[in-house]
Amino acid sequence: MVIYKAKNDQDLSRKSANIISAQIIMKPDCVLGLATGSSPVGTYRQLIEWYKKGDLDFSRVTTINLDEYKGLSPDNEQSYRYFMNKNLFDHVNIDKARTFVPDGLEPDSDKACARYNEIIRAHGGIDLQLLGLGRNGHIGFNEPGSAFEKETHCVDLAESTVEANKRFFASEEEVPRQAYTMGIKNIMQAKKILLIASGEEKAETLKKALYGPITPAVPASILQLHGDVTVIADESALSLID
Ligand SMILES: N[C@@H]1[C@@H](O)[C@H](O)[C@@H](COP(=O)(O)O)O[C@@H]1O
Repeated sequence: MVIYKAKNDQDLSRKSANIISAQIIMKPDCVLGLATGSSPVGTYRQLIEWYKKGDLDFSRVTTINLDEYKGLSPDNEQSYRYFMNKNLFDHVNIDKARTFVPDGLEPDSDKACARYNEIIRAHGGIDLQLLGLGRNGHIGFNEPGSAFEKETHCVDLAESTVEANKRFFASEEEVPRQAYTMGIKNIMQAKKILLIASGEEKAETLKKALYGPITPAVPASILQLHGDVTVIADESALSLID
């Protein structure tokens, strides 16, 4: 595991965008596993900037996102599909038919999840998986207690996640209580993993994830068993790690 300490948000975003760019340059038809939340926004902004300068070409890239709220349509501003379009896809030359997000409008969870696992498999797996870190240690929407061997599945969101994510919604009642998420198994099968985290509120969780016992109580702790993980975090997030 390689851990980089970023000086600030901009430094963090540049470092992670550099890793994603290198992946695209080395393998133009790569499969990127992408994430939502506030953590990756700066990374996507940086990728867009480099694309506009002519340094990056997304035309052969495939993207497979981690998760989606169950029940939200792609044009709902809080859906992760909407987020991805707005924060990345609408600004680069990616073929939208090659961008995948779980189908939040599919009411049949088994169908939605089986289809998504099939998409991941059909593309030969993920070359580079970008991950944020939930305050309670979740990755994707794999909440504490999630079985490590799961593939894409439907989850009931933890109260703490509803609480953390309510800032994006008009009220707490509007936050969906369920989501479709890639499972830990899908994530661990990615060839490379890039975890980004910033802010004091991630410090304890980051320490547990990187150095604590490997336990479903801290889903991100499983990353200790992955052979190719890069962590980029700011000083606050790394403040409890010597
Ligand atoms: N499902 C997403 C996660 O994939 C993300 O990592 C987490 C952290 O979000 P933030 O980066 O805003 O702290 O939020 C959501 O719950």
